[in-house]
Parts: sequence; structure tokens; C-alpha cells
Amino acid sequence: MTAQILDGKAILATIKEELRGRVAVLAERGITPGLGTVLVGDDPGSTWYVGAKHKDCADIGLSSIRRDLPASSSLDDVLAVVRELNADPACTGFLVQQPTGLDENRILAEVDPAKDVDGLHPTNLGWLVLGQEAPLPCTPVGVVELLRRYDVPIAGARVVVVGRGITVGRPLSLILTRRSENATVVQCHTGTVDLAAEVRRADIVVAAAGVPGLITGSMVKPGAAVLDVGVSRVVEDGKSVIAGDVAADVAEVAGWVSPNPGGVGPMTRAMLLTNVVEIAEKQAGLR
Ligand SMILES: Nc1nc(=O)c2c([nH]1)NC[C@@H]1CN(c3ccc(C(=O)N[C@@H](CCC(=O)O)C(=O)O)cc3)C=[N+]21
Repeated sequence: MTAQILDGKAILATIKEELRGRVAVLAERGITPGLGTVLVGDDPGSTWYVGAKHKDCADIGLSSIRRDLPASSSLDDVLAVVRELNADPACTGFLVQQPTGLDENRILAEVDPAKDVDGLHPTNLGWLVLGQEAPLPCTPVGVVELLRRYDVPIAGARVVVVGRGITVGRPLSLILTRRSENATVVQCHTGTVDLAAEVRRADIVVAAAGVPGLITGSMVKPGAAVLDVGVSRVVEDGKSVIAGDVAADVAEVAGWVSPNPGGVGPMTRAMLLTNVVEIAEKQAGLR
């Protein structure tokens, strides 16, 4: 058996098409949603992500505002730009690309929660815990949306989330255990005693540990869905390439696999666009 590919790139294209319709409705009311990005320094990976987000915006008719700051910027410099974007009506939502090398929690807390397209402001994470609607983090919702688009059963599924990071693992477990998803979640982390035994019981495995090749074929239940969120950089044949958390042999055992690149990464961008449009709709009184 060979696994079905969960093609995040294709779903990104579909979601962009769906969003163009909603952007047109906003345009009739004279509204153009605008995404702001704040990038600190010139890390090639971060620079690529930010560039891709602006290209995505242009693709569906959103405006975008880009603030690139030097690596030498202080926390106060970044906070000043955050306050400027909070006050800018052309910027309906924005994010500060991580990592900044600065106090991320301090930066996140300064963002207007109503403009928090990353869903990472402490208030919005709090609303998630409390079960009240608010912007949600892009990568975890992207994971759920990818499963939905391929009809992978979620309700009642045993899900193993590997990783407890604030951008993926932790909020993903909270999302999957809502009544609307109804999955049973085991959250694994570096303190987990027998990761293979936990993974073997799972109908869905989401690998968000940042450890290249952590999940191997022998750990996976035949027919399970395995999603790879890992984005480590490793040097292969003298070239820097992306290494996911899921080993290649998983595709021989799993029922579904997300490729990497081409899986969860594009879904993160799709959910970011969705958050930008949704926040603009809310501001326009359309939701
Ligand atoms: N405030 C903040 N928000 C983020 O959403 C955020 C962040 N900081 N910091 C870094 C991570 C990482 N991230 C990705 C986005 C898109 C791809 C993506 O589209 N990757 C493509 C191409 C990968 C390639 O070939 O380089 C793919 O997987 O097919 C990956 C990773 C967003 N992040």
C-alpha cells in the first residue's frame, strides 16, 4: 500500500480561489484588506516566508504592508512598529515573523488582539482555551483543514501530537479536542517515555517536534494519517535543504501523508489569508 498525498499546495490554490470571492464582496463595499508583516533581520528562511505571504496577498487582491527591520533592532524599535501598525487603518491585520531574537511574548502582547492574524496574542490563545471564537493560529488550523479537505475522519480519532510548542503543538491539541473536532489527543514531547508506543496507537499523527526523521515507518499504524510540520534545515550534498520530522519510509505504511515541502507549509499560508479576510469581514460588520 502506498499512502495518499495530502497536497497542501493544491488546497492553497483552492482556498485562494474561494477567498477571491469574499475579497470581491469586500471590494464592493470599498474595503481592501491589508496584511502587515514585520521582519527583523535577514534570515533567508524568514525572508522567504514573508515574501511568499506578500505574493499570496497580491494573488487574491489583498494589499500588504511590509516593515523590514535590521537585525540590530531593539525590542523598543519593534514595539514602535507594532504600535504604528495597530493604529494604521489600511492594515487590517499583521504579524511579527518569528524568531526575532527578542522577547516574543512581549511583542505578541503589544499587538492589537483584533489585528492578530497569527492568533498568538495571549488574549486570543485565552479565548481558545475558554472555547470562544477568536483568530486561531495558522499552522494548527491548517493541519485540521488539510485533514478535512481529504475527508480524513477526525471525530473519535486517536491523535498523537508530537511537540508542545506555542505556535503548533499546544494550540493544535486544544483545537482538536473542541466539540467541533472531537478527537482524542495524546500530546507527546521530549519527556515522553515511549514515543513509538504512543505513535503506534494513533489514527492521526502530527509531527511538530523539529527533529528530522523522528517518525519512522515502523512506529506508524498501517493506514494512519501522518502530517509533517517539521521545518529543520540540514545540509545534504553540500546544499541546505528542508528536513521534516517524518522519515520517507512512513509513506509505505500510512494511509495518508503530507509531503514536506508541499504539505502543511502552504496550508499555514492559506489560513493566514483566511484570517486576514475574516478579520476584515468582522471589521466591516459582515460577520
Ligand atoms: N509570526 C510567525 N507566523 C508564522 O506563520 C511563522 C513564523 N512566525 N515563523 C516561521 C514559521 C514557518 N512558517 C512557514 C510558512 C510557510 C511555509 C511554506 O509555505 N513552505 C513551502 C515551501 C518551503 C520551501 O521550499 O522553502 C512548503 O512547505 O511547500 C513554511 C513555513 C510560518 N511561520
